[in-house]
Formats: sequence, structure tokens, C-alpha cells
Amino acid sequence: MNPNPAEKTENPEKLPKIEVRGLRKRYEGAAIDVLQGIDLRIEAGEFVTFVGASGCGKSTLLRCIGGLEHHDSGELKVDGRAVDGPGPERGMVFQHYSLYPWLSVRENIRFCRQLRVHTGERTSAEVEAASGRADALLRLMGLGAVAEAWPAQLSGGMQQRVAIARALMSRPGVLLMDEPFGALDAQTREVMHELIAHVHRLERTTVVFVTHDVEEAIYLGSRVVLMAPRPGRIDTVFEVPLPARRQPEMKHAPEFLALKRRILERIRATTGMDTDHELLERLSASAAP
Ligand SMILES: Nc1ncnc2c1ncn2[C@@H]1O[C@H](COP(=O)(O)OP(=O)(O)OP(=O)(O)O)[C@@H](O)[C@H]1O
Repeated sequence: MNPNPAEKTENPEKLPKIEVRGLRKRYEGAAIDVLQGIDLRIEAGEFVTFVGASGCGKSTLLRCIGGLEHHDSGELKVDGRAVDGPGPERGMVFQHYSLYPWLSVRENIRFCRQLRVHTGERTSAEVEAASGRADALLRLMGLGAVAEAWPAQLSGGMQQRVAIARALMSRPGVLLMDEPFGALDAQTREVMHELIAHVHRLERTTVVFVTHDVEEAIYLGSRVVLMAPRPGRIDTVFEVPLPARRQPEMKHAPEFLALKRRILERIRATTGMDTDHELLERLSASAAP
């Protein structure tokens, strides 16, 4: 058994999709590092989920990988190249969908390609080809019937599908998702779980997914990375002992429930909580919009 699952050593010759070594970051004026000693290797095509107490730096780490934040020291590489800003090879989806309200669903999905044509980065032929991709994504996301609707006419779940389709438009090798389903009701979340698992299989995208929901983390991830606060660091990496293709009934399997219990206990230990009740209160307070 690999003593440190944060480092996948089965195939050391192969270039990892994402490689983080000794990463450290401190926000200006803060007394403590928001991230310290982060070591992580994520292989191409993996679906890795992150959980941990509020404020342990999950979003900051995701934003560093996305190039939206700079780290102070250590290495952070995607496809072997140091990250020094955002790029089309890394799509991002956040909890709040931030769609353009004056554009239709279809235009929202195509927006970045159209923008590049105006800035001269793409030829119109390339944009034509991209329209085919936009249509394919509309179908994949079940948005065909609402392609000409405005975002305000859609439910939260539909809007988040548009945001995911937009993030996939540039065929990113990496999809970074920060609490993407956090604002959705339980039933819509379940539908979105099946959808994102399907998209992951189909597009073979590497997914890094931050959530407060331990069940969601286990159901979607092949590994669950548990972070701890003050300073923000990786505490434990759990391998998920389930077949790659998940089915909703697996949520009731003994190995699923045992892992959920272990992760919740560990979160409780890293936050210094004494009771489940305290932990639940803390988790639900941090999950509130
Ligand atoms: N731009 C910023 N400037 C200063 N401090 C920040 C900034 N962004 C986040 N922080 C602080 O860094 C810490 C980690 O925040 P971050 O959002 O990364 O944690 P998180 O684990 O994603 O939290 P949550 O689960 O509550 O979303 C928090 O204490 C937060 O207040």
C-alpha cells in the first residue's frame, strides 16, 4: 500500500497532470500561512475531491491551480509547466454561476470563442468549428431546448449546467470546481452528480472538486483529499474503495458509510470539535451562502 496517497507512485515516469511540491502561500497581513507544505500529484483523468473545515484553504489551493492566485514558494505545475496565470487548458466552475445575463444560453457557452475572434486570436473558421462543440455541449448538458433562453429564465441547476458547458468549451484538460453544487437543492444535486460523472467519463477531463459535502466527495472522487486549517495543509488522502463507475445505491454500501464516518471523524479532529453536533453546526454554518 502506498504510505502517502497524495503522491501516486505507480507510474513515476508518466508526467502528472497536476504537480504541487512544497507549496506555501500567505495572504498579505495574515499571521499564518493559508497553505503550507502542500505536496500533491494528480494524474491525467483523475477525479479528486477536496474536503475540510471552513477556512482550511481549499478554495485558495484551487485558485492557485487555476492561476487566479499566486503562491509564495514551492512548485505548481500543470502538464509539466509552471502555472503563472489562468489558461484555457484549465476551466473553472464556481458556486455562483456568473453567467452573462444579456446573452442567451448558447451565446454564454460560445462567448469566449467569440471574444477571441474580436481580439484576433481566432479565425472565424475556428469559431465555426467551435459552434459544433457548443451544440454538442448543449446536448450533453440537456440544454438543447433552452439554447435561446436567457439565464434568468432558468433554474439554478440549469444555470450551473450552462456554466459547466462554458468551462468545457475550450476542451480544458483540467476542470476546477469550487462548491459547484453548493447552492442547489438535494434532488438537483443528485442529478448533477450523474451528469458530471458522465461528462468526466466522456471528456476524460481531470477534475479537481472542492466541496463541504463528504458524501458528495466520496461519491464523485477516486481520492478524497482532507485538508486541515491553521495553517492550511493536507491532512489525509483517502482512496475511495468503490468501482470507478458509481451508482447511487453505492451510497448505502458498508465501505461507503465506513469511509464517510472516518472522514467526518478526521474533520472533527482537525477542527478540535468535541461532538458531532458541534461539527454539524460548524459545517452547515460554513456551507450557508
Ligand atoms: N483574498 C483573500 N485575502 C485575505 N485572506 C483571504 C483571502 N481569501 C481567503 N482568505 C482567508 O484564507 C483562509 C482560507 O480561505 P479559503 O476560502 O481558501 O478556505 P476554504 O477552505 O475554501 O473555506 P470555505 O470552506 O469556508 O469555503 C480563510 O481564513 C480566509 O478568510
